[in-house]
Amino acid sequence: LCIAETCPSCSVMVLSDQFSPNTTSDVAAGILIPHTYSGTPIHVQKQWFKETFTYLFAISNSAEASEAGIHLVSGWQVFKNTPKEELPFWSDVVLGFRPMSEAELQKFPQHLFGQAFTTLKCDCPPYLLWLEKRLKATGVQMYTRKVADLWELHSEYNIVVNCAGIGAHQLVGDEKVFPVRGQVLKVHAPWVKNFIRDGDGLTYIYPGIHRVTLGGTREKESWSLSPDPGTTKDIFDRCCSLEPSLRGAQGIEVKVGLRPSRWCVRLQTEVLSQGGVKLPVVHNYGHGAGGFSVHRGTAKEAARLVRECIAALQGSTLRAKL
Ligand SMILES: Cc1cc2nc3c(=O)[nH]c(=O)nc-3n(C[C@H](O)[C@H](O)[C@H](O)COP(=O)(O)OP(=O)(O)OC[C@H]3O[C@@H](n4cnc5c(N)ncnc54)[C@H](O)[C@@H]3O)c2cc1C
Ligand SMILES: O=C([O-])CC(=O)C(=O)O
Repeated sequence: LCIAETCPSCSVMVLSDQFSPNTTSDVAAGILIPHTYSGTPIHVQKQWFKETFTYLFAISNSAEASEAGIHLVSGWQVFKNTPKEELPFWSDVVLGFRPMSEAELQKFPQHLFGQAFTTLKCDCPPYLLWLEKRLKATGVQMYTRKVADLWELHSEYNIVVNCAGIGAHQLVGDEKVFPVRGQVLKVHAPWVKNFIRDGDGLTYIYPGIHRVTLGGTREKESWSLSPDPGTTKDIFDRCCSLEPSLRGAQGIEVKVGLRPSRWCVRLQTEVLSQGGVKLPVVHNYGHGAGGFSVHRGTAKEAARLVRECIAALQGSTLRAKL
C-alpha cells in the first residue's frame, strides 16, 4: 500500500500463496509495543515505531477506526523484579507513560514494579481486510500464487519486493530467519477494558474491539501450526492469575502463528543477476515478535528503496537510449 501510495508511476501486483485470514499477521495480538532487534540501531527502531504509531493513531481518530479494527487501549506492563531499563526507548512514543502507583500495583500482588501507558491495539483480521480494500481502491491487483524462486518473476516484473515473513526461510534460503511459534487464545470477556502484560513477555491480556487476546508462548525453531491443548490450559491459567475475572470468559478460540524472527529486519536492496539480466529485489522480512508495531515504518523505508530502484532503472533506460 505504501508503494502504491508513494510511487504512482508503478503498477503494483501482490502475489501471495495465502491471504487473510491465513497469515501470521492474522494471528498477531496486534498491540503496539515494540520488541527490540539486536542488529538494528535503536534510533532506527524508534523511528519505525513512531511512524507506525502516528499512522495508526490518525486512523484511530477517524471514522474508519471501527472498520479498520484500531483503537486506543490503556493498561499496565508489570514486572516481578525492577527491569534494567525502567524507561524503554519507546516510552515517549506511546501516550502518558509513567511508573505505576502503589495503589495500581495492589492489583498485582506477585509483581513489584510496573509501567502504565496508553497505546494502540489492532484487531488484525479486520485491519488486513481494510488494507486490502485500500489496495484494490488504488488499482492494485492481488493474485494467489506461491513463488518458488524470485528469479521466476524477472520476465514479468521490473522490481520485486520480498515480504514473505517466515516464508523467506525457504524462498531465499535465509537461515538467519527462524520461527518462534506463538499460541494465543481469543475469548469473549467484554468487561476486560485494560491491557495487562507481564514484562517477561510470556503472559498478556489484550482487549480488542470484539474479543480479548490471551497469550502466549515463544517456542524457538518450532514449525508446528497445530494448537496444543495443554498450552491452551496453561495460557488460560496464567492469564487468570493476572486477571482473575477471566475465569468467566466464554468461547475460547485458539490460534497459532510462526514469528519470522531474525537478529534484524532484512530491509535492503539486492540486485539478482543471471546471464547479464538484472532483477532488483527489495527485501522487507524478519519482523519477529514486533512486526505489527513497526509495519508502517518498515513499509515506508521499503517504498523509499523501491523509488531508488525505479530511479536506477530509469537512469539505465536513458543511458541505453543515448
Ligand atoms: C502469537 C503472535 C502474537 C503476535 N503479537 C504481536 C503483537 O501484539 N504486536 C506486534 O507488533 N507483533 C506481533 N506479532 C508479530 C507479527 O505477527 C509478525 O511480525 C508479522 O505478522 C509478520 O508479518 P509479515 O507480513 O512479515 O508475515 P506474514 O503475515 O506471514 O505474511 C507473509 C506473506 O507472505 C506469503 N508468502 C510467504 N512465502 C511465500 C512464497 N514463497 N510465495 C508466495 N507467498 C509467500 C505468505 O502466504 C503471507 O501471506 C505476533 C506474532 C505471533 C505469532
Ligand atoms: O509480546 C507481546 O506483547 C505480544 C507479541 O508481540 C507477541 O506475542 O509476539
